[in-house]
Amino acid sequence: MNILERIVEFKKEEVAEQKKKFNLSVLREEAEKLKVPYDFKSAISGNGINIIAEVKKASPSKGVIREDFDPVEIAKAYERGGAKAISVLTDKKFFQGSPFYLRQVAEAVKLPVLRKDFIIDEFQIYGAKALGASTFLLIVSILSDQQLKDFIELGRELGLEPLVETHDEEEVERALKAGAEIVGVNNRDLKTFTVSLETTLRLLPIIKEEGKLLVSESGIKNKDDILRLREAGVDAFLVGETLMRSENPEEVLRSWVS
Ligand SMILES: O=C(O)c1ccccc1NCC(=O)[C@H](O)[C@H](O)COP(=O)(O)O
Repeated sequence: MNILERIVEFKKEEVAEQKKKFNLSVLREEAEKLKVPYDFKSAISGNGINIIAEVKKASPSKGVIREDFDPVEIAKAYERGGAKAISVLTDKKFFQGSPFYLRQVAEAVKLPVLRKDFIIDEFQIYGAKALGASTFLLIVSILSDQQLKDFIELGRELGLEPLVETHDEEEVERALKAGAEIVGVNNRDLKTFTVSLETTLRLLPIIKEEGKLLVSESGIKNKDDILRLREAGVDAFLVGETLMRSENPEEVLRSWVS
């Protein structure tokens, strides 16, 4: 089993356990009542350098990335530095994240917050809204065509436009067919951990031809990477590790967006 398959297997058990603890109808009612905090799509549509900065304590490929970890302080530094949105890992087992970090961050910043998790059930989408998220991630490779379509539609009914993540031509076609408006290209192969920014550049024409927003995800190290991708037509950049390892993420972000 590769890492992605292991994560999904564990996620199925985790969601089944959560469903025993929390009533889906109550969660749905709560989620439907809440106002969407911020519009993610417009936040990342501007002409400048649109960074989605990620709060990421650890990862399966790198282990612990940052020991002194305060999600709220990190998110506030990102906001001061000029991030347009914040991504918060809510997976506990593989990323040392938490749904509580999402709630805390959403209360602390005036930016859209993305729920970064391995979403396989509508329960997690209602949960995202109830926790204060303005959007959530859908990973094409772990969902069927029907799930993809249903989850995008459910997000829209709740006022959340999802970021739909792809890694190759076939996944881009599936994302577009399912109706995705914001297409992410993950430069990291989640089965092997190989990272290449060329993945974004290769898939870009298919996504831009359809007039969709394109987010380049993973492996972005510096301003040169960003400018190269921006010049090619990328709309926004999802950056985790580089910012989490930085002593001063606020300054790094400021230098990127200026
Ligand atoms: O980051 C990993 O090791 C990883 C492993 C398995 C599944 C997903 C994984 N990462 C999720 C992400 O897509 C990244 O957190 C995100 O794009 C930021 O990437 P980076 O800037 O390289 O930290």
